[in-house]
Amino acid sequence: MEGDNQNINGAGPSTNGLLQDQRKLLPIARGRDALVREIQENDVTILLGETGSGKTTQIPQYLLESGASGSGIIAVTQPRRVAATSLAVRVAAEQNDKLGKRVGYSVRFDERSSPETRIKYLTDGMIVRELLSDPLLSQYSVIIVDEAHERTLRTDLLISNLKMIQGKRNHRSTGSKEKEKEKFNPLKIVIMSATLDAEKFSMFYQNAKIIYVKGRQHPVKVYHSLESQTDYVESAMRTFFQIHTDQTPGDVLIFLPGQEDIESLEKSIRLFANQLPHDVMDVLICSMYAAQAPGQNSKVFLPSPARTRKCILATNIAETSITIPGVKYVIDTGMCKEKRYLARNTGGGFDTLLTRAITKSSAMQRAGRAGREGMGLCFRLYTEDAFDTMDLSPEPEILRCSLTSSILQLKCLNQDLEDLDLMDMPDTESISSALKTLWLLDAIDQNKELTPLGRQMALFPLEPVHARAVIASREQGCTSEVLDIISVLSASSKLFVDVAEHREAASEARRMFRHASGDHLTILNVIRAYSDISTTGGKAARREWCRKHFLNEKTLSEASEIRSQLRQACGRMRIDWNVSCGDGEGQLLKSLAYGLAQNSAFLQPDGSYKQTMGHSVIKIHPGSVLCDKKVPAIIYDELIYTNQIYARGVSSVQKSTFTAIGALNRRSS
Ligand SMILES: Nc1ncnc2c1ncn2[C@@H]1O[C@H](COP(=O)(O)OP(=O)(O)OP(=O)(O)O)[C@@H](O)[C@H]1O
Repeated sequence: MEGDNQNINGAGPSTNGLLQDQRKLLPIARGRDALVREIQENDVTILLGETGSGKTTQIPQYLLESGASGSGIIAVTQPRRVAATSLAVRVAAEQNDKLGKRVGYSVRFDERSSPETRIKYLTDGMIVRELLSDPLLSQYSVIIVDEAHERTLRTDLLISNLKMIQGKRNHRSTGSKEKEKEKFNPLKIVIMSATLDAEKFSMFYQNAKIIYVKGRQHPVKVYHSLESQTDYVESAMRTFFQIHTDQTPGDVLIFLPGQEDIESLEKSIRLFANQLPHDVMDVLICSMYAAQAPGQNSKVFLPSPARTRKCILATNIAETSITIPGVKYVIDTGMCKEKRYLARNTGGGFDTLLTRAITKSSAMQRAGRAGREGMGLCFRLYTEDAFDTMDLSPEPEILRCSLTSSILQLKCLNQDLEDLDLMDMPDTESISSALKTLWLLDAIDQNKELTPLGRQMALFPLEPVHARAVIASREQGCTSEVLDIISVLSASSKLFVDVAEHREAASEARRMFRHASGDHLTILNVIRAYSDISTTGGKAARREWCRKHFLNEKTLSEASEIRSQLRQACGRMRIDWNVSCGDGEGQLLKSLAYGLAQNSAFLQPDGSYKQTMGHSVIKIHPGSVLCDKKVPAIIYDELIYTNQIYARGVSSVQKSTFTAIGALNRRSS
């Protein structure tokens, strides 16, 4: 659970007195009554405020405390799960209540709420999913879309749907009494953003009122590099030690693009910290990135021990909405990783992660993390000129990410992406690529109409390709095994710990799990062995076993929670999750192939693999069990692009499987 290590049960009476005092000091508190009035008087309010002014934590409480939210729930959406869970923890404490009572959260595979919940922090993905069961989002009286400037795909879909929903709910018709009652359950929309691109949101909502919340509680002094830095990891290390030796106590938050840079910086800081004189404070390094298990990420919220400076190495998941207690210094490398979907010439297309310069709004958010509890300092490892030439906000995700899952969800709502009133419309190529994938999965028919199978797929909290495999497993009699594998693939971190200097040792230690057919059955072997250890040994034995085999225990425990949720979903769809094929690998691979048919390739005479449904030539990733093997046909979980295109998560399948499941016919239709 994301909030495990935080105070999840609310604050005691004296702490709460302190929290109430802090609330009153926030810049937004001065305008409390006026803000509540504006939100009550307008259907849509666009709220701009500096980071740390108190928007995200206070507005929902003001609306609740003043009675302005009526009897409905206030939803506050966040692009990232770590923000949703940590905000709920904080606001529950401010309300002096247990988490999950009046204040709760809902993120994929994890929820803390009850019938008493009146303020709910949830990811934008979760609320879009709620549309499937409640298309008018009728339980909410206020929906606050936070960090709207990030323009995630789900936020854009939500913003578009909210416009429609409000049209239906707030329009006072003169029809029948019943209709009147159904319709008059008005919805208030609040769009919150920290940056100055409010006009676009306002125009989208028919010139909605824009309100500016002035001021931040604590100043942040920003320093820029005088020259541009070529090696930002090295430069971050030097800046950290300058702070550590010259500046007063206070934790340091360093923003880096991704996991590899985090690991490399961690290593160098550790090395130098060990050589510091004894009279210098100790350094405690923590990291925070999406692929790391949620429990591990929440460790950054723990206070530092005495005489220790915490050094938090984070990607942009720590950039918005969160407050990490103790942080006084921010080092901003100015770089981030951005997901981009390459639809051209690649069959199904694939996501790539590109390292690029951040935008102005990111830079401002990053600096904002330093002034949460007192005055802060932000060291930008780029010049002021570089800042001035940055884009204002990121390119909307809808213009650069895969649309498959969203289009499927929209189809279930009888909506076509092309017909939606969107702030930005994706190009036709991305839409066609997503439709093609859905058609290959049999989720839509030739007329682009949703099939019963597609509707069933959308009910799983999974990527469509995985949902398809689960559904196929029913006929193949191997649902138990498919759920085991898919739950590991859906976990937020990788199962196999991959540390460059231990690569050979790790491969040796994991040799016993290797399955000749490839990576999916290898995962299954790990799960089976882990479950044996779990029944015979305790927590310590499990931990030691995972360490010895270079396996990420958090992934295995997260996967077991995901599996329980998937079993419940199967139960609702009358799929018996307990049916097992034992060692019948043929059925299992066939089920996976139903989902991954589009991710498949055939061996070529020159030893390379060519996509069956695209034109790219691909290689098997060096981390795969099949890396040195030549097999006639493969399916894979994903393609990654470095200097060439690699398939990762690979299994060998019979060529005839594709004919048996009808995939090749579809390809040529
Ligand atoms: N978990 C927490 N621990 C300590 N203080 C917190 C916590 N969460 C919020 N605060 C305090 O409340 C202030 C306001 O936070 P809030 O998230 O409401 O700001 P905001 O205006 O939404 O800015 P941002 O968009 O940067 O999150 C913070 O600056 C901090 O002082």
